[in-house]
Amino acid sequence: MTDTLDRPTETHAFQAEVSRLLHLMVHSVYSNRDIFLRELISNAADACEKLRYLALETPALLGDDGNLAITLAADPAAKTLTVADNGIGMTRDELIENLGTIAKSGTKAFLKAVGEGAKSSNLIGQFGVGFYSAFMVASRVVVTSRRAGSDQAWTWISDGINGYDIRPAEGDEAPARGTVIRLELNDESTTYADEATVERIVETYSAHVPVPVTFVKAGEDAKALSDGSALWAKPKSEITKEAYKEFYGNVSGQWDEPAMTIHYKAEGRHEYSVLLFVPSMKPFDLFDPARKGHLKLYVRRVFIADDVDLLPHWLRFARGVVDSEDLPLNLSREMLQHNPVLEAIRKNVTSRLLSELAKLAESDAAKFAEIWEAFGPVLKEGLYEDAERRDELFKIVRFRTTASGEATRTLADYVAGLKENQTKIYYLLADDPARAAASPHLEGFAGRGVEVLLLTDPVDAFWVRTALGFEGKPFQSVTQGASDLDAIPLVDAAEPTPDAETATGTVALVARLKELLGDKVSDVRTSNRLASSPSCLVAPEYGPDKQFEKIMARHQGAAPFGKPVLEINPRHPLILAVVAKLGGDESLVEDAAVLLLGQARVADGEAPDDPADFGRRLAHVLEKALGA
Ligand SMILES: Nc1ncnc2c1ncn2[C@@H]1O[C@H](COP(=O)(O)OP(=O)(O)OP(=O)(O)O)[C@@H](O)[C@H]1O
Repeated sequence: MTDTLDRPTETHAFQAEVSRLLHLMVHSVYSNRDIFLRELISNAADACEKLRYLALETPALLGDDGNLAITLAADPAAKTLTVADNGIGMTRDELIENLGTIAKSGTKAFLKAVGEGAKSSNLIGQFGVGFYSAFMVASRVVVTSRRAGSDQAWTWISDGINGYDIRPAEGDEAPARGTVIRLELNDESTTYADEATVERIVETYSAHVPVPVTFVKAGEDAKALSDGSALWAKPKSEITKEAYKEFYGNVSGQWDEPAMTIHYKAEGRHEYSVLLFVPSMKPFDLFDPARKGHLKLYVRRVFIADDVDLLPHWLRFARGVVDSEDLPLNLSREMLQHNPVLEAIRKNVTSRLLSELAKLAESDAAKFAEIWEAFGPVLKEGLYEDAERRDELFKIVRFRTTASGEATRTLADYVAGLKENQTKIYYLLADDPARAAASPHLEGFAGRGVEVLLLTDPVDAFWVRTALGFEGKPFQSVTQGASDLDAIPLVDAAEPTPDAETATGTVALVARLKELLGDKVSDVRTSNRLASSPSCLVAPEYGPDKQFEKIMARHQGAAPFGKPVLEINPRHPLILAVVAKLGGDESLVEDAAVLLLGQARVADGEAPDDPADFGRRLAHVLEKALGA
């Protein structure tokens, strides 16, 4: 073989992120190094599928070699392992772009997670980290590639430390088409030149890639390791759990245990196979603004695209394959976008996934809870975006509520527990469950045993405004509008009705507070929403919930819709004490007005309007109280 080092060479440095990744790879001594092979085989299979797709339009790209295949060759004496494919190959620029930089969002997220202290060994096991994992086992990697249809092949060489060299490849060295990756194994990794090791790894991780894999040992005949047949086309009875898991790993680049596997063949107007997985672990790009799905579209076993929306955005966590028997192979981009067959498939797959989720919720609550924990906030986007699916989604959505403890409840559970005269489904929007549970707005509801949904995902503020209700019961924010709790009886004792004198005093206090607070509030009123707190703020009847306003202000800088309403608790000793000061120590009443408003804001997690004034008045009141 020609020594590639004799050729004119150009040396390039790695992008800084690549150097970091490589360093991590090489030093993550606990990680499972076997996975490098699954990554290289996965890339080789992708390259073959890409070529198969492009050749639909340009058959000449295949030339006289239409049998796409992956060949592994091991040479224990030379301590090398080679992964070759006759797929699409790479041009010189592509070699530089693909093997010298990191474009993948997953890898960036991986680096970020490692930077934030996650154990790299675990992460490498869970994610596809790609080509660079070759440097875990190789002291030098030589990639020689010829792009299909190109008359020039190129060689890329690197030790994974000092950047890489790139030069033209010639003669025997250059493949007729595709990519040959030769790993010069490091001293700790010579086992990867053993047939048994390679066979075991392929069996574990790559037995169902959709391109055949063969193994060649120096001087021996080739041996088939896998036939490249499509797993999804096989009958379910022939597929083991392990095979599904391995296929899931390859199709998703994630190596967690799938939480749910759905495999079926649709027959009728349209014929297609579906093999879907719901991961158990959140993919890193779950909240990527593009909200892209990740199902792969095949037509009669030929890979067509992985960016077709085969599911709505709010089911983007699902991974897998849809293989149509009816679509033409030469689908243009436009046809992919507005295709009635795809539209019908999308509808069907969406319904199937939702019904399987509902079934799982019935049959295995713990497993469903795992899925809900990971993807609940994404599923809830559907409540907002897909009114047609809302009722189906209402059957599976789960909520933390004031009655749920650490578990979750369904809307059906909620409605089954409605109290006498309760006509609404009450909810509280908040940033986090602990803060939600401590909100003073809940006191009056707790006193009546009325359950309140604690909605703490940002998307909640959106869907709950547009959803009309569940089983005829409208949704009602506990921080908005006048509370209508009067009709619902208290759990313990009847609330003492204030005597006439106190009632008159309260009316006078409300009037005085309105005067003192002026345009800081839109109204002041008494409330039965409160029990142990003296005051709280609520949003006016019409207009957005306060939490919704907060979210809009955070994300879009939107100005508040209107001033809040200050509600006071007419039974609270503090309020009664302030009533007693009316017409007496006016400075204390003024302090009380500012403090009641300020503490209501603090309870909502906000600062008082004028923190300095609030602080001064608080000090003043404390001095008096403590007799300073
Ligand atoms: N055998 C190959 N043939 C053609 N191109 C390849 C081959 N191996 C790698 N590449 C190119 O290099 C790029 C980077 O590969 P890498 O394995 O790092 O990430 P990836 O394959 O894009 O991501 P993932 O592993 O998550 O699928 C690939 O996207 C592909 O364009």
